[in-house]
Amino acid sequence: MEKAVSAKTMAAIDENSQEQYGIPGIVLMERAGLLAWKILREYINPDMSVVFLAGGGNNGGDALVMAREAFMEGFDKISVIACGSRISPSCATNRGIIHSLGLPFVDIGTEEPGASVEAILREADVIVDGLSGTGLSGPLRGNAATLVSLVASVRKTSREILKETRNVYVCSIDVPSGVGDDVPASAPVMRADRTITMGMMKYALLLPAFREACGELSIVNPGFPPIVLDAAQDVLHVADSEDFSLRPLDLSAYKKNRGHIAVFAGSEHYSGAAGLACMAAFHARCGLVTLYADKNVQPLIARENPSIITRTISSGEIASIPLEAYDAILAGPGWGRGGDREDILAVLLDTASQLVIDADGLHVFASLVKKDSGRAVTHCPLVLTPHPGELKILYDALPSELRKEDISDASPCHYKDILTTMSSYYQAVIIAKSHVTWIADGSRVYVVEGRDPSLGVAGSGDVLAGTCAASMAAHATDESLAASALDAVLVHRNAGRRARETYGWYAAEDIVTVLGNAFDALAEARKGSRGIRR
Ligand SMILES: NC(=O)C1=CN([C@@H]2O[C@H](COP(=O)(O)OP(=O)(O)OC[C@H]3O[C@@H](n4cnc5c(N)ncnc54)[C@H](O)[C@@H]3O)[C@@H](O)[C@H]2O)[C@@H](O)CC1
Ligand SMILES: Nc1ncnc2c1ncn2[C@@H]1O[C@H](COP(=O)(O)OP(=O)(O)O)[C@@H](O)[C@H]1O
Ligand SMILES: [K+]
Repeated sequence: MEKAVSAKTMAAIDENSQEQYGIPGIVLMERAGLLAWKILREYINPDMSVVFLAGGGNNGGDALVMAREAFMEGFDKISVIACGSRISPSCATNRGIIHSLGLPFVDIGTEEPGASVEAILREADVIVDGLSGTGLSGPLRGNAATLVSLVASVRKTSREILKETRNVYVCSIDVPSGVGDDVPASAPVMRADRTITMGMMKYALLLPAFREACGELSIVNPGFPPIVLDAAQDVLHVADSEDFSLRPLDLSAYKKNRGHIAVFAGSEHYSGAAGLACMAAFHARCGLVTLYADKNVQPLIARENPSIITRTISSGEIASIPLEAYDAILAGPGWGRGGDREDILAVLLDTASQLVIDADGLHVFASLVKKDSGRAVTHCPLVLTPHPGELKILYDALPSELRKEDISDASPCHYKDILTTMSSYYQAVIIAKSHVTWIADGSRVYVVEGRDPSLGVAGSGDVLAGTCAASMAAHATDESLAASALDAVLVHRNAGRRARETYGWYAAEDIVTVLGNAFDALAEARKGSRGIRR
């Protein structure tokens, strides 16, 4: 699994490479600039006008190396706009070279950019963003912040007012300037079409709120020894299809050993959510699904979904259900929050069965936790699947001493800490759903890039919830819950991609139709990766 690191860890990698392995900073910078230029060069031509924005730190130094490369390659419409007062030694060396080569160079120092700088930006076809990198502290301030908003206005002018007649391509070096580990999610940042990051992926680039500012992401290694990169601690694990862990089933498998899940879902106006979750479970290879629903809902769901075993349920009857017989239980999709829900969920939380709580179930869970904080640390193997709004509700239910900042505006490091804290406090795996989904299991945090708006459709979360329960039922009990959660998120993500290819835009039931193929493709590839040939 690929790893993502904090800026602090990256700085330690940098220091280690220089101190222990004797690789001078200026050598790393030269390679960083050259490799970034090589990538950018694939997208641009020498007849384009390229503006290099270079702050006073090493991020600016990287941009200056790129400007020099552009010059050497015969780009003749190059401008460098430099800013900052504290200039790092390697950046100063590169500024000196740019001067002696006679490249157009405007140094605004700490002054605000004037009309001439704005005019240069307006003429740009390509903007290389080297204002700030991993050395940023707090939200971007001063003239660097003004330059970021000027670039935003140039992009707006060229894209929206001139109707795409002139496009500006923004390429950020290492991170879009303004993006940083301790920067709140709402801070203004450079919006890039491409970000070329150095050495390793950074946490900050994967924060849902910052991810789209990065555009396409590439990683280059400016020369950090692999042994130093491999030793990085305190990482995020960036998971992809190859990290799916379920294998193809034994050919003798039968409904009774393909997992039996119980689903508590559906209410008068949301019976569809129950159907989606149950059907998703079948398409995620589950053998048997029993739905417990209210009396007025059960016949409706039974009629529309003949494969599901349906039972009616009320809080008085819950004690008589053999809950431990199920391989996993799902509670919450379209369930409603009133009536007997708290009583039922309280019983489910007290069983030894694996439990996934989604949607309305999360509101009910938060309410139970608020009433009885001990409840949060005494239950079964648990997965919680909040979307951003539900995540806030779970966060608000934490004891006040564990709540520090507003979770909706959390900085990357804080987001990671919050998820880890919540996961430890609730003793649950948390799947924080979004276009970039973070999964926390108390000690590790995994990230899955989804980034496909077609999957953000009504009922998509219900499909994930059913898939997750099926995945929990399929995993051996000694395997980690995080592996079940990860598998579910990957199947759901890949099913969304298939549905997009098949249908273009689609409804949640269409995800279900391709879920089985997505599942098989992942499981088959997993078989291949273990070197088994048939
Ligand atoms: N050996 C190295 O040093 C290498 C560094 N690399 C580059 O160097 C970068 C890190 O360089 P630095 O540590 O010098 O720092 P940066 O260049 O990322 O940023 C520091 C600069 O930003 C200013 N700054 C900090 N916080 C600010 C704020 N809130 N508002 C406005 N300005 C602010 C500082 O005064 C300084 O000029 C990486 O992102 C990467 O691009 C790469 O070249 C790889 C090798
Ligand atoms: N832009 C996007 N790219 C990829 N996945 C997305 C995007 N937007 C939402 N999703 C995914 O879609 C699902 C939506 O879940 P949720 O909001 O609970 O939907 P619902 O409540 O309608 O069932 C989540 O799994 C989320 O990760
Ligand atoms: K940058």
